[in-house]
Amino acid sequence: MIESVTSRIISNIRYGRPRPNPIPKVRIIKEILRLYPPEALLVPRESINHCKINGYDIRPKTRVLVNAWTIGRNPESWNDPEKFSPERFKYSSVDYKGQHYEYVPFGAARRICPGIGLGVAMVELALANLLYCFNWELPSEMKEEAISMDETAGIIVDKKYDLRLVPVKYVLE
Ligand code: HEM
Repeated sequence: MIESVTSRIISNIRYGRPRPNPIPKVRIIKEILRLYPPEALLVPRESINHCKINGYDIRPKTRVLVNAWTIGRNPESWNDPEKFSPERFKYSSVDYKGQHYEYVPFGAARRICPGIGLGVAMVELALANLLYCFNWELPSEMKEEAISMDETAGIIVDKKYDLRLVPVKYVLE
């Protein structure tokens, strides 16, 4: 108890208050990972004991695949799940560290991704540089509606069609 009060005070001194959670760029990355988790099917598991889930009998030694893609779009957990809306994380404590089973882009439990910190930092760095250094435009013949968000099917998910954009160097006047 004392420890948690102390750490709250320290974090208030560090970051000021009130502070929405988390900062906007992280919300965008969280929302991308909710809708498009690169590893759509987590590392396969094998059940040890017999159990029943949603009326289905899962016998011992059954290979279980957890679908992170579907979990992130479950309407029972998410309002308007197909909508890209980073704001949904503004006042929500749901994060990807494996404690919230409605959101598992890095998995959960013993096999959770050990590279979360590095992975998020790399995405943030790449995205920040792309947005800081360039304005991005569509090729002249292309309409916005033509951008396809279709994905390939499989354990690792990729864009089905490449995103073609024209970088225009951004120069501060
Ligand atoms: C945005 C980037 C990344 C995403 C979305 C991601 C996602 C995942 C997921 C979903 C799993 C399976 C977890 C489970 O089944 O519970 C996993 C496992 C793993 N990831 Fe990542 N990962 C990322 C970056 C990284 C990086 C940068 C590293 C290493 C530097 C890394 C190393 C690993 C390893 C070693 C495992 C296997 C863990 C095990 O099976 O015990 N990942 N990752």
